[in-house]
Order: sequence, then C-alpha cells, then structure tokens
Amino acid sequence: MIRPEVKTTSGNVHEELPLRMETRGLSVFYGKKAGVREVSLPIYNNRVTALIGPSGCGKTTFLRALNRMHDLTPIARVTGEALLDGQNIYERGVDPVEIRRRVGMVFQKPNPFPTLSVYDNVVSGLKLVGIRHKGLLDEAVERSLTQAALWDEVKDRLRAPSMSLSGGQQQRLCIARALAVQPEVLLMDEPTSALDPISTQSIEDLMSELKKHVTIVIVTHNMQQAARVSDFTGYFLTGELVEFGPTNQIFTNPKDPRTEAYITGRFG
Ligand SMILES: Nc1ncnc2c1ncn2[C@@H]1O[C@H](COP(=O)(O)OP(=O)(O)OP(=O)(O)O)[C@@H](O)[C@H]1O
Repeated sequence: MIRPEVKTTSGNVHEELPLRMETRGLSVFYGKKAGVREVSLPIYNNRVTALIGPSGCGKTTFLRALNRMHDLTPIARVTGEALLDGQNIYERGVDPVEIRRRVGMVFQKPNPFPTLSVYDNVVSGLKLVGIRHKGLLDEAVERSLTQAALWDEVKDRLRAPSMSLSGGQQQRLCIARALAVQPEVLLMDEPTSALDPISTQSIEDLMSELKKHVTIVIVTHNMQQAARVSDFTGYFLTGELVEFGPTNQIFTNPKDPRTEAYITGRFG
C-alpha cells in the first residue's frame, strides 16, 4: 500500500513511503474510560516510529493495540481499525496469535524465560509453532542473535542460563527472541528504561540496523532518544494524537503549540 505523501509543516512533500501498518480512528476503552481516542496514524515500512508524550497519555495503550495485546485484558475494548499490510487485524476471523507473530513485542523490563538457556529462549517461539529441526533452529539462533547484536558475546555460551547475562544482554536476547519468528513489525515499549547508558546506547545503535529487516514502533519517555533513533514521531496527550510527522520536523518545527510546549520542556 502506498501512502502518497507526508507533508511537512511548510506543506512540502517530504517522502513517499510504503505503509506497513496504519490505524484509523482507533480507540481503546478500559471499561467506560478511553485510554486512547480516535487515533489515525501511519506506520511506514522499514522506519522507526517513536511515540512520545507525558505519563498516562496512552502511548502503551496504543502500542498494545497494534498486536491485539488488549485481547488478554478483559476490561479493555478496541474500536476503529488497525491495518497490517492493508488488513484490519480486528476483523472477524483474524487469528490474534498469528498477528502477534507478525507484530512482535519487547517490553520495558528484560523478561527472558528465566529457567531456559540463551539458545532455548531464542527458539521458544519457533518451537511453539512446531519447528523442531535442529539445523533450522541453529540457523535461526545465529541469525536472530546476530541481528540483535548479541551473537559475538554469547556464541560460546548458548547453553548458559539466560539469567547469567547482564541486563543489557538480556534485553538484546529478548529482541533476538522476538526476531526469531521473523516478524514484520517490532513494538518496543520503553526498551531501555531499565538499562544503563552503555546498554541503552547499544540498543539504540542496534535499531538503525534492525529497521532494515523490520518496521519498528518505540514508546519512549526520553525525547533525546526519540530524536536519535526515530524517523517519525507521534506526540500523544491525554489519549489523543496531537501531532505526527517526520521526527526532524516535530523537534524543530512542531505545528501544534502543545507539541512545542512538550518538546521545549515547558509542558505543564
Ligand atoms: N489495564 C488498565 N485498566 C484500566 N486503565 C488503564 C489500564 N492500562 C492503562 N490504563 C489507563 O489508560 C491511560 C493511558 O495509560 P498508558 O499506560 O497507555 O499511558 P502511557 O502514556 O503509556 O503512560 P506511561 O508513560 O506512564 O507508561 C491512563 O489513564 C491509565 O491509567
């Protein structure tokens, strides 16, 4: 699907890019209260999209709607559309498990399976779908760990417990585990907020490589991080998408005064 143009504030055509996902009028309700309201947002293929905004503005709620994670929360209800390659993932008959394979997720705190080895963590998703062939699993382990920039550090201890890795390595292991099933999109919910600055940098460096293989959506509290790693940025406030555009434009020339107040630190 081709989105014809992305306009900058000056009205110039910025880029012509294919879409990987897109939401149309997407709302998420917790009971009667809306966590996000009527969000329409393009997610461009092989680009990093950052979602920023103050605490409680709905960033995580929106992110979780992109791979039907809210199905697992009884109180939550989603309305509107989330398209993946043009198909609404909320349409009747769509298998949420398959959606979560195609749209993977990495969480704030590294959460490797603690009782499994490095190797078994990476192949866990593949084994779930019945892949047992050792050659295939070995290949997936090397490919995924390489993509997650962890292979060189762990190739001699693939059978070591995952908990023997450092926090930053554990997070890259979780990224490798998500990549092993070859998702089209990777959702990252504040993936570096529990990490030290060096591990944070290694994950940020990794993202520019990763986006060659996978489309990334990242929620971050850290505006500098959004500016460093993303191509597009959406600013959320009280459950609404205030502004979306090329990251450069959002940070240098925001259209909406509320975005400007936030990025210049005058928020609240
Ligand atoms: N499981 C839930 N049940 C009820 N309300 C929820 C639930 N999860 C989130 N909310 C509410 O939805 C709104 C948006 O929350 P959300 O966690 O998406 O914000 P956020 O921008 O990711 O915040 P933060 O940056 O603090 O993580 C908040 O008002 C929150 O209290």
